[in-house]
Formats: sequence, C-alpha cells, structure tokens
Amino acid sequence: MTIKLDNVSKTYKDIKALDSISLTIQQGMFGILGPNGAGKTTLMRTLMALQPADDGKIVINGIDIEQRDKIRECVSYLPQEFSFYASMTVNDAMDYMALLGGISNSVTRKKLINELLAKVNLMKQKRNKFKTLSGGMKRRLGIAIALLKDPAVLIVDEPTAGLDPEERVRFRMLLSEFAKDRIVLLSTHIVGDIEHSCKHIAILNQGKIIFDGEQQQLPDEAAGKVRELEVATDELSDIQAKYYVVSIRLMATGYKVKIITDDVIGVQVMPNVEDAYLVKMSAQNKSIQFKEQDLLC
Ligand SMILES: Nc1ncnc2c1ncn2[C@@H]1O[C@H](COP(=O)(O)OP(=O)(O)OP(=O)(O)O)[C@@H](O)[C@H]1O
Repeated sequence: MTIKLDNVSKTYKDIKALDSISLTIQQGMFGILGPNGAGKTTLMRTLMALQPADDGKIVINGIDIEQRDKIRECVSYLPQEFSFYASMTVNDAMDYMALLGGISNSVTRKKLINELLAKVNLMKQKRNKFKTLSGGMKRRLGIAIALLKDPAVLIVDEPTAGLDPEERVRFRMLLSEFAKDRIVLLSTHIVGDIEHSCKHIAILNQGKIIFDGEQQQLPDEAAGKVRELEVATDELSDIQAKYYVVSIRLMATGYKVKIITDDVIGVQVMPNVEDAYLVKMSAQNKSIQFKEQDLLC
C-alpha cells in the first residue's frame, strides 16, 4: 500500500502551489503539516484526482493518477466542514450514500451500515437527524460514509477543527484504528493534530516539502535553537520585535517567553515538536508573524 509522488508541480497563474513534490507514503497515519497557503488543499485535490498536476507522476497502490475512476474508487476524503441534509437521519444518510456508491443489495447495505456505525460509535444516534448531532458526531458520521467503499486511502482535512478536547482525542484514536490496514493522510496546520498520531510527517511550505521523515527527528534537528527567558511586562514588546517568539506564558511577575534564536540569551531548552516545526518555518520564512491565538498567553 503506497502513494508515490515524483516531482509533482502545480501552478495557478503565477502562484506555484506545488513545487516539484516528491514523497513516498506508506500504510499507516501520515501527516501533511503546513501553514495556510502552503499547498495542502492543492495536494489533497490532486491526490483525489479532482484536478490534474501540471508536471510529475503520481501512483497510488500501483494505479496511475491518470486513471481517475480507479483512483476515486480507492481514495476517500473527509473535508473539514462535513455537512449533510439536515433532516436526514444518520441511518438514512448512510443508506443514501451506500446506494449512490452502488451497493444495491439492501441486506448487504444494512449489515455494512451497522458495522461502520458501531466502529465510529454512532449506533445510539442511528435514528437521530443530522442537524441534532454534535460536531464530533458529524465528523464521525463523515468517516463512516468515507469508509463505505472501503478505501485504501483516507484523506482527512484539518481533522480536529471545531472539536472539543475529548472529541479530538476520540477522533484521533479512531483514525489510528482505521490506519491499521490503509493509508490515512492528515492535512493540517495544527501540530497537535499530528503530534500524537503520525509517526511520519511531511512539512509543506510555499509549495515545497521542507521536511519529510519521522516526527521524532524534528526536535533533534532544532536542538540549540530554542531558548526561554523571563521578561518584565514592559520589555515584552521589545522581545517580540527582536525575536521570533514561539510562546508567551504569563507569570506572577512578567512573562516567560520562548524564542527561536542563535543568540546566547536566557536558557536553552529542548524543543518540542511544535517548537521544532516553527524553527523550520522561521528558517524558511523570516517574515512570518504569529497570530495572538497561536501563542500561549
Ligand atoms: N484555484 C486557485 N486559483 C488561484 N490560486 C489558487 C487556487 N487555489 C489555491 N491557490 C493558491 O495556491 C496556494 C496554495 O493554496 P492551497 O489552498 O493549496 O493551500 P493550503 O495549504 O491548503 O491553505 P489553507 O490551509 O489556507 O487551505 C495559495 O497561494 C493559494 O492562494
């Protein structure tokens, strides 16, 4: 079970959304991490054969991406915003999608639907209308629908967007379960989405792969570049202006600030995965500004 991309490029007018991407993705969970505009959606759409690349070669499980119908048979996609007919019940939604997918035998459909709803823990909600489901339940229904055709590849966009912490954990565990016998590709800009579930990750930035490997390599590569210092309240803005700030924690007096730098200042700390990701990004894109919600205040 493999996805192989070889020098894949895609340009929209003057924007190179994918720039000579080469990747090999094996069975299990694989994370594609990158900021907004990195090219993640373009990559996902290309892998689903929804749009062609301009250059390069993609082969999924031995099938060339040019064989679109065959590719669509083995690749399923769960979008970030999964929506359905509001008044349709969970069971009817599954039945409708199974019928559309060509499962004409009603006994086969019923058995499959029950199996999948049990797997995603939605049996109790079987007769509930879509509009009454929580965000997490909707996403779990989305997964059950995506699995109807038993795809070899499941692509999930921003897996935990809008979910509460408990649902996030449950959803990640569910995806890990489904990755035991298929490729589950997670596309996200949130490190936490892939941190505990994906052994292998690729970081995409401005259409280029800037890291491809085991997640645990990342902190090692960033070692020596992250430092922590305590600053008084009136010094904070100077530090923010001078350094690439990763996080800010409010202390009894002032703040504890984590920065990316080669300067010998404060104390050196071992980077976590998120710090290491930001070290990579800072090396690529010096002008990135972090939004306030990205910082721990
Ligand atoms: N149809 C299009 N026409 C023109 N430019 C596009 C089109 N689709 C995407 N782009 C541009 O290509 C680049 C990559 O976009 P893409 O949506 O693939 O990134 P992304 O990583 O998915 O971002 P986000 O997380 O914000 O969805 C961006 O600069 C975007 O503006």
